[in-house]
Order: sequence, then structure tokens, then C-alpha cells
Amino acid sequence: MEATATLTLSSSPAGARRSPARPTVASLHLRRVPTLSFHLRGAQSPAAFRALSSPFPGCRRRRRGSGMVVRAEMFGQLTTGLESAWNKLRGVDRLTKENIAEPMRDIRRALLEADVSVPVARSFIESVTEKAIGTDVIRGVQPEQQLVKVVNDELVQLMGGEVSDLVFAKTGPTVILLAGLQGVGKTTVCAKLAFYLKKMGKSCMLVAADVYRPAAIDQLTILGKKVGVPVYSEGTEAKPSEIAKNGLKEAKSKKTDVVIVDTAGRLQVDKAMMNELKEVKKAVKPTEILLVVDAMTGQEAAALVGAFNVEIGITGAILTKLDGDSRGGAALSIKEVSGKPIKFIGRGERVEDLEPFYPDRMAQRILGMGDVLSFVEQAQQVMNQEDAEELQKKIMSAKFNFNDFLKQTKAIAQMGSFSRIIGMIPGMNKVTPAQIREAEKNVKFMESMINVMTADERERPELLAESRERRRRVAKDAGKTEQQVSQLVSQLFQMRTRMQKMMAGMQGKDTPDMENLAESIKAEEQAAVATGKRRRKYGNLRQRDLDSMRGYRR
Ligand SMILES: Nc1nc2c(ncn2[C@@H]2O[C@H](COP(=O)(O)OP(=O)(O)OP(=O)(O)O)[C@@H](O)[C@H]2O)c(=O)[nH]1
Repeated sequence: MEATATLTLSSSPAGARRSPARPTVASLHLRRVPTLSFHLRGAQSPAAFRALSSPFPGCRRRRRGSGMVVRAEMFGQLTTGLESAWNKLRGVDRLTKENIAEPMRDIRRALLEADVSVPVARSFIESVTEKAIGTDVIRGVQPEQQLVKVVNDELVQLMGGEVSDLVFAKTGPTVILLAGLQGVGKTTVCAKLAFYLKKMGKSCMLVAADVYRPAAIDQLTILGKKVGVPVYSEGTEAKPSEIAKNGLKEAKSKKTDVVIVDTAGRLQVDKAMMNELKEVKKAVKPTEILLVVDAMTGQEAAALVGAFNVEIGITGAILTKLDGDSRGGAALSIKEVSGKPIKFIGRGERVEDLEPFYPDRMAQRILGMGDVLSFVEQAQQVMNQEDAEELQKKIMSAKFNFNDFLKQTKAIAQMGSFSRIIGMIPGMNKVTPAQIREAEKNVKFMESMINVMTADERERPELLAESRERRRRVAKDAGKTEQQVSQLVSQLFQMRTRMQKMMAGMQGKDTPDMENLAESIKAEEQAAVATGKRRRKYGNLRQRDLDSMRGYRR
């Protein structure tokens, strides 16, 4: 099929004040044309520009001279919809619940227009809103750029996060069973996959198990020749499960790496089709069962993947015809709706037009803002580095205070869960989920006390260590006991000591690793002897806290 762009002409465009005899473009339909630019004359006034623009909701439009340049691209409509969201945030200094409400409505609308289902769009908006509001301001990054980053990250997650590779059998041939409705591109995908796998150095065989459409066997034979792969067929009389079984036997005898089974498609999901697939599945025990779906069918494609998964148990999907004027709904919804990943996408009819599905690349393509994303990432890295250096200085000079404490615990909370962080610390990976929940509860508990401290107290924790009055006041304001406040102050000083030791260790000084550190803290605790006088003055604070305070004052 040739690449085509169809412009439909209309003689009376809505809103345009011009002679009805003069035709104008009413709609644009792209097929196999990922991007297309053209120039239209007669957009001198804003009204004329708007009137000329209206048939191209999914296209980028730019004035040029007295005309307008239209650029149409894959997912263009979604991209344009999202752009209007960023534009609404120009000039704000941070993202708040109030100022992102309208951009969020635009994003929701853009998703629905891209044929994403209502529940998927709703949960997407909820998580973007939550993350956008919780995002710290990064120096030099505009709030709308930050929102682009949040939306990008969520799009990547929505589409499955990581690329989902093909799984190969540990022994014997890997069997890939392809299923799908009629005309979605199954037979073409067989050849495309074989071509792809051959490039990976795998030997392949195609099995023609679509016995209902004689032309399908011929088509597969021709395609097999084209990509230089043998095709196993038994004509149209045999049972598909038998053909598949015999094909696999032959592949085994020839020591073929991968067998790809083409099955029959139906106009709609029916019992006979499902039963036949189940039989083929039983006969050849496939490593991968991939459902081929047409991107043009939007959220329907996502629902289909879900339905096939429930009936047959599939391992993933292949999304074809993404080169057409697909609105993106299928690519965005399949993982979320069905729980199964998209493994490949088809972007044309040629055997080369199949590629693994990369959620991050797809998200960037939708947003069309690769440079903004890498800029925000770099800025984030710089910020993290600056923060880390600042923190290191504070720790080494024993100035780690309640503000840092709060910042750290909040940063951890923002990262989702303690488990990931704790798991990253050597020697700390044996933490149980119950301990993690306990730790999270503790953070909330501590936060409530820190929140009622004065700015001075947060910055100089020794003020609290030295004054029982202050500790009592904090306890009263936070609704906690004096002992609990004393414990918190004590904990901060312990943390200082521990961190200093850890930092010294990282810098090659004589300091234990995490497990030895725990030992040394225990030893310290046993060694600490508080005098009665000190106990009276500092309440529940321990000797070593007082020691570390002295270190601070020095
Ligand atoms: N534009 C485009 N066309 C495709 C793509 N994949 C397949 N096609 C075309 O879609 C049409 C149907 O493809 P087939 O491979 O015959 O579909 P099928 O699912 O095997 O169809 P049945 O055997 O009838 O079930 C053909 O004209 C293909 O060239 C794609 O990624 N992009």
C-alpha cells in the first residue's frame, strides 16, 4: 500500500467568511505517513487562521507569511492537547492543586480524545496530580517543564515502564503462538518477527495453522520466501493443533531456534476461535502467546487483549498499524487494562517495520519534548548532587539538624517506600515488611513533633536538649509526652554520630560498615554512663547525645 494523505475538501467551512464557491480543507486523513507538512494560503487574520486550522485538530499549526504551515504527525492530536496544558502554566512559580486543575482537565480531554478509556484516564490524572503537587521546585526549571516530566514519567509507567523482551525457551525450540482478529496483521507479523529474529542470529520456521483462509497459507509462503525462512504447512484439511504439533516436531528435528505459529482470525471473538487456540496451546505449549491488535481500534484493542488473556492466558501484545492515524489510545491503555505488556509495534507493511516497544521512547514521541525532558533530568541531578554535598558538609561538621532530618525523611517518603531505600544500604537488606511499616509510622510520629518546633529549635537541636521548658512546650503542642520529645532529640544526636561514622567510613577513615556500625552503637550505649546531675538537667537524654552535642559546640 502506498503512503497516502487524503485531504477532503469542503465548500462551506464552519466559521469562515468567504465565498462558498471557494473550497477549503475539511479533514485530513493520514495513512503510512508519520509526518507531513504542507502550506495553506489565506491565514492573514486570526479569524482566518482559526477557520483554516479547524480541520486539523491533531496537527501543529504555525503561521508563515500570509499562510499557515500544518504539520501532521503520529499522535499529533494527543500531543497538541497536552501542549495546551503546558501553555496554561506559563508564568506560575510553582505547581499547586489550584493552578494545575485546568491543565489537568486539558490532559484528561486529550487522553479521552486519543481513545483512552475513562477509568485509565481518571487514574492517570490522579497520579499525575499527586506527583506534580508533591514535586520540589528545581532551580532553573519552569513549573510547566516540571509537569512535562511528571506526565512523561507517568506515561512511561502507564505503558509498562520497562521494555518487555521476548522470552526464549531454555531448551528446544521457542514456540511463539500468534493470535488475533481478522485483518489485524497477524500473517504479516509472522514474517516480520522471523526477519527480526533472524537478525538476532536465530533460525526460524513459520507454521501455517490458519486453515480457513487458503490465501493466508499462500501469503505466509510468499512472505517466508521473502525473509528466507521455511514455512511448514499441511494445506487446509488438517486440524490447526495437529499442524502446529507436526510443525514443532519438524523444527525440533532441524534444530530450529524459534517456531512461529500463524492462526486463523475471526471477525469477532467467538467460542470456536478460543477453543481452537486453546487446543493449539495445549499441543505445542508455547513460550510466548502474543495477541496481534490493530492500533486504529483504540481502547477496543486494549479490551481485546484483556479478554484474550482471561480466556487463553497470553504473554503480551503486538500493536500493528501505528504508522496510520492512530490516536494512541491502544498504546496507552493495553498494559493498564489487560496487565499484559506490548512487546512489539508494527509501523508499516514491510518486513522491516517491526520494532520492540519502548515505553520511554513512545512517551517522548507523544510529548514531542525530548529536550525539555533531558533538561529537567539534568537539573534534577545537579540538585541532588548539590543537596548531597550540602548534607555531607553538615554531617561532617555535626550540623545535621531537624530541618535536614525532615527533608531526608520526606524525600524518602516521596520515593514511595522505605523498602527500596533500605534495600540499597549494604547490610540492611534483611528488613521485613513489618519493620518497614513501623519505620513509616515512626516518620509520621516524628514529623508531628518537628512541625511544632520553632525555626531556631529546628536549626539548633541543642536548644531543645538544654531546655526542659522547650521540650515540654513541643510535647504539649504536638500532643505528645515530654519523654517522646526527649527521645526524638536524643535520636537526632544519635543519627548525627552514626552519619559521621558512616561518612568517615566512606572517606576511607577507620569506620565500620553498617553491620559493624550497629555493633559499635550497641557498645557505645553500654559504655555511656550518665551522671545523676546530668540526668536531672537533660531529662531522658543520654550521655552519648551530650557528647555529640559537645562536638557540635566545639
Ligand atoms: N499500515 C500498516 N499495514 C499493516 C501493518 N501490518 C499489517 N498491515 C496490513 O494489514 C493488512 C492485513 O494484514 P494480514 O497480515 O493479512 O492480517 P491477518 O491478521 O493475517 O489477517 P487474517 O489472515 O485475515 O486474519 C495487509 O494489507 C497488511 O499489509 C502495519 O503495521 N501497518
